[in-house]
Amino acid sequence: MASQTPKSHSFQVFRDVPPLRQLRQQLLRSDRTVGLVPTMGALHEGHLSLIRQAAAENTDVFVSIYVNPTQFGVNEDLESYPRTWDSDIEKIEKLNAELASHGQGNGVKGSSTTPGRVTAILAPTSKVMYPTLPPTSEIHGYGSFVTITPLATKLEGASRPVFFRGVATVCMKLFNIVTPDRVYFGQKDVQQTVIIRRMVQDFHLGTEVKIGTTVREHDGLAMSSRNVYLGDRRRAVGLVLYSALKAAENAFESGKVSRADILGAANEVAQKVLAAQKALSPSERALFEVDYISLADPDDLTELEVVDRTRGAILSGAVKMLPLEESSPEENRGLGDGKVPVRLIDNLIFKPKV
Ligand SMILES: Nc1ncnc2c1ncn2[C@@H]1O[C@H](COP(=O)(O)OP(=O)(O)OP(=O)(O)O)[C@@H](O)[C@H]1O
Ligand SMILES: CC(C)(CO)[C@@H](O)C(=O)[O-]
Ligand code: BAL
Repeated sequence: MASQTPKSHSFQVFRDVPPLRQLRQQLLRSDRTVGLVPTMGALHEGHLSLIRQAAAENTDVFVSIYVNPTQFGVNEDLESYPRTWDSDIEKIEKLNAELASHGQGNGVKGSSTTPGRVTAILAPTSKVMYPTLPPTSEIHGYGSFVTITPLATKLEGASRPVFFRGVATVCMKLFNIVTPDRVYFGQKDVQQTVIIRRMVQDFHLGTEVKIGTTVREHDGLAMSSRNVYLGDRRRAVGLVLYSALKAAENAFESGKVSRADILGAANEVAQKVLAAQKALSPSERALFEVDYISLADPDDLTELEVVDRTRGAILSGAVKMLPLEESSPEENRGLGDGKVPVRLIDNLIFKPKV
């Protein structure tokens, strides 16, 4: 079955591989280009900006929506991960209308209307994605996996040991299924972009990796599907990560290049905000733990003592917003009533200067 959505939709929804491959072959024969945007759904402006970029550079955009079990650790939030199929479909439909109104919409490569639109959503079952052994999150579990070491063990990988094995594996599967001309990933998940680039290079995958800038809320918080768990109090305090990274960026821009100076500026902000929260009562405060703030090489993610301005650096961090200690039902506590810990990640890139 090629499509499970009503005819009125402007794209097809694929649950299985063979019909999608058929479409892909047709597109290849008619000289069209495919940009793939892999997602786990719960779409927000960050995802939509990637789709817009893909539509500007390809005749056809394929969006995958699949909450991939193997990238969640055994005690992580696979079950409660937000799943918002109806509104995801609505957003993509609206975006296609927007692309059409801007004069885009599936032009053929080389014509003046090259920019395209979303023509396919891939929303496979786990049986399709993991056809033989069931997907496992166990470190020593059986299965066919792609591992990219040591990149996958650093930063996010240190706290989430199976995360990048799961990401690389599912992306390899998606790339093999779709054979996209280009793949689109967000800078918000910067380590993921480094790992995907490495995987594409090391496995000679014939696709171009494109990175979209991080889309932020009005105050700078990076958009993320998991932000719905924050609620007002943790949402406000959660800005600490971005503020800390900005302080470090300011230090770099004012001429500092040493790790101590750059990360010192970030840590000072984080400590100040934490001290201010600790001084409040449990019904007023939102506590957090800084997992890491890193200053690393853009290609291999090794920690830097000094930034070489000709190579640049990746400044990244992760903060765990702890569950609210005390709260009232009148307060907006977010999905999960403020009881779910929320991991926030963010980063800023120090671009190489020539
Ligand atoms: N704020 C953002 N700006 C740009 N791209 C983003 C943003 N948030 C997510 N993306 C990108 O969208 C793609 C799909 O991400 P995903 O579906 O996991 O959403 P997410 O918001 O990152 O969710 P999560 O809360 O799990 O981190 C990834 O390439 C990711 O980097
Ligand atoms: C790339 C991805 C869709 C793989 O499941 C996921 O890690 C994500 O959404 O960033
Ligand atoms: N965007 C990253 C997906 C995850 O945290 O599992």
